[in-house]
Amino acid sequence: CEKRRNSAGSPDTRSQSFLVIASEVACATTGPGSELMPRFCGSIISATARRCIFLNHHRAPTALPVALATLSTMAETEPMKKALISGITGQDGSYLTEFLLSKGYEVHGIIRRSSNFNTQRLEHIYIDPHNSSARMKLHYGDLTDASALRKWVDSICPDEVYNLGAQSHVGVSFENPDYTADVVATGALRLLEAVRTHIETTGRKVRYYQAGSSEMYGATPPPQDENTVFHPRSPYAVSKVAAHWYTVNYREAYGLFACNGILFNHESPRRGENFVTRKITRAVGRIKIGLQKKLFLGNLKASRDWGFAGDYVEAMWLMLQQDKPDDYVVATEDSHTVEEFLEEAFGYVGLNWQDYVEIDPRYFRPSEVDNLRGSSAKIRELLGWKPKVDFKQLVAMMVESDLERAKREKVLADNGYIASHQQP
Ligand SMILES: Nc1nc2c(ncn2[C@@H]2O[C@H](COP(=O)(O)OP(=O)(O)O[C@H]3O[C@H](CO)[C@@H](O)[C@H](O)[C@@H]3O)[C@@H](O)[C@H]2O)c(=O)[nH]1
Repeated sequence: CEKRRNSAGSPDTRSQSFLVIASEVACATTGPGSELMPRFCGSIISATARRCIFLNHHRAPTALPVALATLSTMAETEPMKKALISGITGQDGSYLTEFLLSKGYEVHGIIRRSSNFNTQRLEHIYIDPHNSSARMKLHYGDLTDASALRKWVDSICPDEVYNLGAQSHVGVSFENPDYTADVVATGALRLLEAVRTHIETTGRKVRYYQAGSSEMYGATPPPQDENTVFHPRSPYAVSKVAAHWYTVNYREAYGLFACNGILFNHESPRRGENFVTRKITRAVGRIKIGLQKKLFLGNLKASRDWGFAGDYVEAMWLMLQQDKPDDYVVATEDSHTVEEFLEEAFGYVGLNWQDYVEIDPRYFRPSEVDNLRGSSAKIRELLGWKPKVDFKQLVAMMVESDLERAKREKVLADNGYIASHQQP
């Protein structure tokens, strides 16, 4: 793993200077022209390094102590970190990727094979892998496929693994319970096992983040914190509880650096369109522009602690930067009903939601989670995290983005490229 890491980044200035200094050491140690020199560097050099060696070849080997000292300092400095993300194509995966790239990471993502492209949320950061500056790399795999997970962990050699992959729709989990359990619960176990066996065979250090959910609290009344009893109310939530405890168990049994982030609802313009917030803001945009007349919803009385996904991915990363692994609730500590969300979103564009919303019992769940509001004192105090976007700002951000999108749709519809009821 370390060999691959060192030889990987030829365009990276740090790698280049590392190689320059390595060649200087080689030169000083073996003397210019010595046949030992290429062998000394042979295992780590690229064409760039050979050029460096050629240049250094002609220098007198006077700088050995300096070069050696610099080399050992560089070896002590952290190399570019690698993260592996399951669920990279989702809302959180795309924000986390942006965040980690901005921190200088190389980001690897596991994507599921699909007959349609499912990488829309990553398009703006995608760089063709043929380009050596690409730091985001995608690999086909699936949380239901243990051998693929093992293969990617073993070949990528990540420093941090973020398990964000899921069948994440609570309502759908009642209709697809086996699949949900397989991906959400056993999927987490498979990834933990892949990480554990990798650590066992290589002796490397790998940190693991498990995406937990406030759905685990289910019927337990708010405020909910790290000590609140779980009472899950759907196959999805039960599976998340299993994943939570698998993570705790791997921490206790094997000493794995594994953290659970118990995230309350977090939304954004990239939220999937069948979650209630995005379903509402999409409809607000389309109704305002004249592309839609009605919005069908289920239970409007449910209350959620809604934050901004962009804020929450920082919390995930922070958990893995600590000295000790632990579990943290991530929440705004402010909750609103679906009805209040409707009021805010329709009100933002000067419309009255009652004129457009109809109740469709199809969207009621067999057992509902009525009230979620987190207490995030632990992460605020210990890790210094706090949300930057509040409820009103979140709704405004989502409505504005969906208004723009609806305007573009209108152009397509008006020019006959799509039917007005169709969503591109
Ligand atoms: N999806 C949806 N929900 C509706 C609708 N009408 C009312 N709701 C209600 O709106 C609430 C929120 O539903 P979702 O947006 O689907 O989110 P969720 O069930 O709270 O789950 C989300 O948050 C969890 C964190 O607490 C996540 O773990 C989960 O994956 C998902 O992102 C629920 O009480 C749901 O019954 C509708 O038409 N569609």
